Amino acid sequence: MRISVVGAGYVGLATAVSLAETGNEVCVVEKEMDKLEKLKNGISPFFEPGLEQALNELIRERKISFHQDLKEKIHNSEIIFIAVGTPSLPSGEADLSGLIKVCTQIGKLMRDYKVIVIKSTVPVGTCDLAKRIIRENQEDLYDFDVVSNPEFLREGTALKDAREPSRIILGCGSKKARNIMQKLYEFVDAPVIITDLRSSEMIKYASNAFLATKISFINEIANICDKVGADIIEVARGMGKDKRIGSDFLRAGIGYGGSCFPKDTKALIQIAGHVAHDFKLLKAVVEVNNLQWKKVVEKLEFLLGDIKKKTITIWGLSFKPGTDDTREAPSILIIKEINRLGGVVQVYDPVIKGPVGGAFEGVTFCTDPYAAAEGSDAVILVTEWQEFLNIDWQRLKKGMAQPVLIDGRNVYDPHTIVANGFYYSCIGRPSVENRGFVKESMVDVYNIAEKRWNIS
Ligand SMILES: NC(=O)c1ccc[n+]([C@@H]2O[C@H](COP(=O)([O-])OP(=O)(O)OC[C@H]3O[C@@H](n4cnc5c(N)ncnc54)[C@H](O)[C@@H]3O)[C@@H](O)[C@H]2O)c1
Ligand SMILES: O=c1ccn([C@@H]2O[C@H](COP(=O)(O)OP(=O)(O)O[C@H]3O[C@H](CO)[C@@H](O)[C@H](O)[C@H]3O)[C@@H](O)[C@H]2O)c(=O)[nH]1
Repeated sequence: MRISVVGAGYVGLATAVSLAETGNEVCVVEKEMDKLEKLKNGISPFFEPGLEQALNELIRERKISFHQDLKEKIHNSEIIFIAVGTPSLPSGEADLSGLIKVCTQIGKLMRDYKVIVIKSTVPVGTCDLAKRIIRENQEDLYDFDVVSNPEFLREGTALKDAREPSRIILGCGSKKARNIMQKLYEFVDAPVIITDLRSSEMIKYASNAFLATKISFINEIANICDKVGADIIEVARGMGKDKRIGSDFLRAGIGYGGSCFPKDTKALIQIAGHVAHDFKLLKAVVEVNNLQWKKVVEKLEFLLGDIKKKTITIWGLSFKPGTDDTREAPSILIIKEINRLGGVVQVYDPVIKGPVGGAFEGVTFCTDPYAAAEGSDAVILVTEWQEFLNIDWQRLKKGMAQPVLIDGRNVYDPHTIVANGFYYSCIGRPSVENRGFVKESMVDVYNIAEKRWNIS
């Protein structure tokens, strides 16, 4: 089939590659000139493992092409995927202005039947809005269908997820569109769920909100573990063995970031608000996440006292390993807070080598994890890149002013770190931390029992 994909972000490019690899003729439309130029030369505009190689092969085989304006290719396309961004407005609502522009243009240019597939994450009812906009902008009444086909890929594994999705959700209003979409996704070895437009749109938000809830839940359990002396790693291990709970997304740490969970949880709260439903549970999930990054700064202050003029090392800046995306990354908030408290920050990230937008101004970027820790009073692991998992602890310790390590992702074996002479603290594992004060800060069960049950 001949396909246009509008928007060359993670979703647009992963969709385009997976469809071009399965025998379709795909053209990608991207409005930003610098991104477009890179793509035409086989260069990925962002760090995504495997993407560049896949793009180059497809360009060589002439299975994919890149264009700045949809009008160059629309008449040659049977299906148009819309994969433009839907970022948060200050209110928390999704900004649909990009999507509306594309729908207006499609309406104006359309001269025959098209299937318009909305891949972007959009509030419930947006596909109906898209239909109206397209219809209102048509010169003559051409037949078309709008399909909701939300995307569930993760950054860092975008291509694998697009090639081997867990499921395909198709919100389809017509049989004709359903047949076309089912044929298009014949290559997929996963359940294809056909539903109505609004349920499809809700499936995307509900899925992300549920995963974010799991993370905030386990983080709250970790915060309690910190005070009662239980170990969150053991707790999550024990919980995850129950198939009804599952072990995924039970990694406690400094909270979720990225371009999706923070944005989509806020948008779903707004969607509920528009129909007079106060989504209390999701509001709590967001509130817990907004506080979680602070845990590492609290631990830092506890171990170092006043951090004014102290040098603090941050390992990892991206919101998770395997990506250079820093949208809503906890590193931004942690660094800002350390700076506010008078600390000096040195950073190392395997792929981010300088300020991004307005973030990370004034911090010192270093060439490797050891250089970043040179003369430092503490290291905070923020993003669990593979490179940080194979550290020579003695080499690290030699370079530091004080051997203090705060593990914001619970990735290290505490016994190894402590045996190497470090003061070590992580999230929700007080029994394995080496910081002396733990026993006093932990709840004294005997004291509580004494008062409650009148033990003499
Ligand atoms: N990033 C993810 O992991 C992910 C996963 C699933 C769903 N989503 C959703 O998919 C959508 C896209 O996300 P993303 O991260 O790929 O976005 P992105 O912001 O990285 O990329 C969007 C691209 O669309 C381009 N664009 C905007 N308007 C355009 C127009 N009129 N013509 C041509 N190009 C245009 C932008 O220049 C940009 O390059 C969002 O709704 C997001 O919530 C994202
Ligand atoms: O147990 C866990 C799992 C994840 N995270 C954090 O959660 C965030 C999101 O991680 P992940 O889901 O791997 O990354 P994304 O690429 O943002 O993908 C999410 O958001 C996408 C956009 O909607 C969806 O398509 C995906 O299905 C969904 O997983 C990151 O900050 C992680 O560090 C945790 O703190 N603990």
